Amino acid sequence: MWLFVVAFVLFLVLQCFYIPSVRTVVLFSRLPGPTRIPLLGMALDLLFVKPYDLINFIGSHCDKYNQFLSAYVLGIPCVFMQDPDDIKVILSSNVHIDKGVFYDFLKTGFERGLLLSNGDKWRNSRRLLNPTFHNKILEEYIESFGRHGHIMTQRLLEDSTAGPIALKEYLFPCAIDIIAETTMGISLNTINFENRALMESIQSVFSGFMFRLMNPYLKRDWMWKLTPVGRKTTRDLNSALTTTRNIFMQRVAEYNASKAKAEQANNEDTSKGKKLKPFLEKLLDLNSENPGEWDMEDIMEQVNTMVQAGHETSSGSTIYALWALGHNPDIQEKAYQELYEIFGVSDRPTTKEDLQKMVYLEKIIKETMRLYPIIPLIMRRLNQDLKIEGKPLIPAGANVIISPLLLHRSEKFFPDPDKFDPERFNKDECAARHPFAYIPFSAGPRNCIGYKFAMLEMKVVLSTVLRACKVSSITKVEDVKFIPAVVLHPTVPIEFFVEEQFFKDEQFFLEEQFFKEEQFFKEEQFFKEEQFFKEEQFFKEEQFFKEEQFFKEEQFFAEKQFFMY
Ligand code: HEM
Repeated sequence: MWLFVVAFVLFLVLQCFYIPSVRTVVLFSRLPGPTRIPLLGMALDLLFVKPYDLINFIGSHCDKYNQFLSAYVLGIPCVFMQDPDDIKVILSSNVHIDKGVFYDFLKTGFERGLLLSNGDKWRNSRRLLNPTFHNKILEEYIESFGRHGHIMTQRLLEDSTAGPIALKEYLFPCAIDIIAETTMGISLNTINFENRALMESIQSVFSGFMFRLMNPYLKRDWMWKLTPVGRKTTRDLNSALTTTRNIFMQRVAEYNASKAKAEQANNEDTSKGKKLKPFLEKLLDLNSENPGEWDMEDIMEQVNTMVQAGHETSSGSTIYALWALGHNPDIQEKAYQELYEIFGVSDRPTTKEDLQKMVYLEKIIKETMRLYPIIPLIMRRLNQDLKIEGKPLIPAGANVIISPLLLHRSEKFFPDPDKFDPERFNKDECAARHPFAYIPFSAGPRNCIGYKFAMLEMKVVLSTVLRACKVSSITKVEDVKFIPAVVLHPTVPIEFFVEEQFFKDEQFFLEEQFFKEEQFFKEEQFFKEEQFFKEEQFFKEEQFFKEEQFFKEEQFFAEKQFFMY
């Protein structure tokens, strides 16, 4: 019986733990870090750390060990580094490009996509996909960002009279609608409560992934599926994947049909005149230009990856930006003035030229991503030893973990780090800062491929909201903690009051009108006075002339009279 219990416990331990190689263990023991029970490492401490205290926990250890420490987490050899010089070495490397072991949890349905693939598979995909995020191509999407931003803002204004607003309920569907249209060319219209089942499945899968990342002992799929969260996440994931597969197959069939038609019509491009060519069609084009690189499953997983990577990130960052603006009315006012100078009271769509003029808004977005980097942890699994000058060798098999959240709140690079101050992103300040001290989109060859897409989307959506609404934050900064899961997740919903910006415009417009009328009245008055004066003068001169004439005539008559006598 005892033997059975021991064997069962051993089995469970082996299922929950990661077993590094002997070489890794030996070399790892030379790195600085707290001494703990071998392999279990920090796992016992972590048992008592709440998810929202995790970043502070890591931060306090990094401070103790001069921003470089090693620790086991359930047998996973982890190296935490927070010095930008060290970060530069790993992020700029073309060799250490594999994602950390924790990402293995997210693989079902996304394994072949750009975010989670590794090695040559990733290298080939990245090479093929880079041109699909070229500036010229992204400009095609501006109209879509603006249209969805506008629909969302209208809904926001309609609902704002009912009381506090949880912006996530608006910005999340807006981002889903945008990413569905730009990647697959479909209109989900979740903002108006259509296709909500798909949106809810995607949301639930995301929450499930976050839960699993916070509980890494659930590394085996069979264990994960035994938990209620695991079962629900698997169900929702299957449902989301089935729906997206159906959409995908339909779009591919349409693409093939239109291509065949074009070939029949003597190679005339039927996509000409079409405003937006979705990402999926670009991938199908790439696939026919580079036969053998991908199969249909690859393409589908690339599309799924873009959908997954491209909505929670940009919508979450936009919410944090509005939250910060809602606490800093003077900054919000300055942003509004910039937009007013570009658009006046017009609600016309945003153009590429308008976006170039939104200099202050861009600084606001950058400062938001400094304080609230939506990807709070970046991880790499070393497939070769890594040598950083002045540090012991980090062995292959170790996982390097970097926290942009801790880095961006370092007093050393950002004085008074808790203050929201967009001016930190003035040209001179940026040039003086260490280039690896600010990495919201990561950096180097494995940075975010969608960063320009995200910046454009956030600028368009944020400016559309700010042109029409004034926001004030209800949720206090000190009441919110953050869970560093897949994305930086607030512990409570962030709520706002939203007012129509219209009143201000109207007021401004009325004042301007009044001023113009007053000016006109003054000018008219002046003109009248001048006219009157001129007329009077003329009249006087005429009178004088007449009198003089009369006098002359009388003189003449008198003289004539005199000669007659
Ligand atoms: C505010 C918005 C966004 C932020 C802050 C952000 C941040 C990041 C970061 C930090 C990474 C690197 C993750 C790592 O190395 O572990 C990443 C990767 C990636 N992001 Fe983004 N992202 C954003 C929006 C987007 C959008 C809109 C898309 C797609 C349309 C996208 C697609 C991707 C992809 C595919 C990768 C993997 C790239 C690779 O491994 O080669 N992201 N993102």
